[in-house]
Amino acid sequence: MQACLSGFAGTALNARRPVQQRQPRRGAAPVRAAYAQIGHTDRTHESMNGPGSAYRQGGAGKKLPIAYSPEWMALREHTKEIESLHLRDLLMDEERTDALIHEHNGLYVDFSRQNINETTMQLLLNLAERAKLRTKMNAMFAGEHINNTEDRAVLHTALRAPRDSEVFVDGENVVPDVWEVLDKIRDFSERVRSGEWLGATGKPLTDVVAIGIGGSYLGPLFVHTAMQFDEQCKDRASGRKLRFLANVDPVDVAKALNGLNPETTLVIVISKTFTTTETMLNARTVRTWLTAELGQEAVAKHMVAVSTNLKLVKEFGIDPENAFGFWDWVGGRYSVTSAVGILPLALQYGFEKCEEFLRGAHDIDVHWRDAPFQENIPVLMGLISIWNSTFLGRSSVAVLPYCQALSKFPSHIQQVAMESVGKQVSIEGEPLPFKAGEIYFGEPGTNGQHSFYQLIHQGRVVPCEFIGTIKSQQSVYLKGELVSNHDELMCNFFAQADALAIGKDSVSLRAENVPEYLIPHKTFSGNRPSTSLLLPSLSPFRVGQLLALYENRVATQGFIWNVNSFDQWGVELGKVLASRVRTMMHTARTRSRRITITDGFNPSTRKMINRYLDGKNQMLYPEPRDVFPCDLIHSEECEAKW
Ligand SMILES: O=P(O)(O)OC[C@H]1O[C@H](O)[C@H](O)[C@@H](O)[C@@H]1O
Repeated sequence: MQACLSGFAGTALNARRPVQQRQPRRGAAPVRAAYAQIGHTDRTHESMNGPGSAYRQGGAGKKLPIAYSPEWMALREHTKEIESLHLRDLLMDEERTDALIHEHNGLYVDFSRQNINETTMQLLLNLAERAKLRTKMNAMFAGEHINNTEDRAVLHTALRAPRDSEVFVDGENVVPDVWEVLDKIRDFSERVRSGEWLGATGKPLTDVVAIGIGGSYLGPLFVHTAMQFDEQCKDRASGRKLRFLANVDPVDVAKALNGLNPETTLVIVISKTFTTTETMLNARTVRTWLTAELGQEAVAKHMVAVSTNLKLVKEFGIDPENAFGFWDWVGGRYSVTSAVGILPLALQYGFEKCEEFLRGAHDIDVHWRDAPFQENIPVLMGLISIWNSTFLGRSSVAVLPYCQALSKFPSHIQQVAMESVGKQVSIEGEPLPFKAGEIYFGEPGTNGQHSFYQLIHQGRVVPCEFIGTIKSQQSVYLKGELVSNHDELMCNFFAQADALAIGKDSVSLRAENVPEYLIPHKTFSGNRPSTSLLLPSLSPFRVGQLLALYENRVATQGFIWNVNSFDQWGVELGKVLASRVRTMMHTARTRSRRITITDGFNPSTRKMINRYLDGKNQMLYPEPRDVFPCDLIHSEECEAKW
């Protein structure tokens, strides 16, 4: 590892970098008048006053939203020009295409099918300048508490920093702590994989159940799914199973444990806070599954934890020696490169494969931190997303990997993006005068083509992100037989992007003798934007690159929209209300068989809960049958009684 990473020596992730040279602000002048009309002056040269303070108006310290800046106005004005151009024509310009293709260390990204031209890019770069993007990135890498509502630094990038680098949080270099945990993971995973660490009955632990939800689940699941058919990973995982348990639905427990033997199973409880209801309930259920068979002492050999809350880990009954820590400067959705992801992945594939993954993520972190914005792929992706959503009003993004191994990538990125920048106020708490965030969804191609692509071709305009690889993880021939065809898959990757961009008009349809009444139905307007990302392969290194590319792109957007991308207050209210229902439900189950809610909820909720309770009561107490807890984990005994 040391040798492999030595090339990065001295690239300390939060080393102070010179602030990038200001870009010429073409396009600002024509909008100064408009800016003056709304009563603001251009304060380009005002210095930054802490993270999030893009600039201030007057001496009173009132912050002026970026939406009132000349750069923003110039972009709004520019939408008219872009709306008059069709991608069908823009794509004929080879010089434009060349300018919109970017490469970094094997990663090839083509933005030429976006509704943009040279002016758009320049105006977006001006906006980045106005938003003090470079200053905000530097503040992040410097360990400043840019997550202001939780008073925390944001340094998931330190999780993949080389051993010999320095990253400071509150005056302390955290890289040795990061590597201490990584070394502990290496040691533990090697002991488990080699059979040195045995279960309570002396058997090797070949299977792992990782319990966690949200950021403690989606990232590890995406990376596991991406790695599992990589040839080297597949060899290293031979004879081993890795399962995930997230949902509190008893079916998910049954599915995760199905066919597993407690004697050969290691359980990892993954929770940053160690308080998440679903995770803690599932952890208790699985602990019961283990101890019912192996006795209470088995917990010491069969259960480990990943958390920032070692006190609660101990209270749960897991020896803190068997806990793998991380830090409050790692957000849940940014935690896959901490022990959250690295522990289960190292157990399944060996630690070296995880190091490759970390190196890929670090490679993009350095590119994001250092590359000039006009060549900086995460920055460009972020800027184009802002252009599409905030200026052109396209509120969704479809992530479309032409790669089955990336089937869980859209769900992971959905959390990274929507939980980060789906905000209503600025970092200072002021209402945003525009909509931030986009609706992310996606499926692997070609499956999606047979499902929702109808809408993206002829319905709403949804900017798409196509992801493909040059080399498939699976060889075409399996024991001499042709099993499938990567070329066929990738033909669709190329074709779909063009079908969206170019479309098909009535002239071509008539030339094909399409009956007149069908022409409106068969017309494709085209001019629908997409970005194409081509990776050489899907090795762990490339998976790491892809992860960091999207993480840093989302951070870029948050910095420009001036929101706090690292808190998630929007998930709290539902939890509080669920807790009220839980209390009532508990009373219903413990005190009274036929409880009916009469107050405490609105009529709609009351009626629906009562309907649920009535139905449940009939199932739970179906006189004259015995009472039995059908809500508990599925068991044969339970089924027999029913
Ligand atoms: O890791 P945990 O503390 O269990 O949190 C799990 C998840 O739950 C929360 O509700 C947040 O929305 C997620 O950002 C977080 O990743």
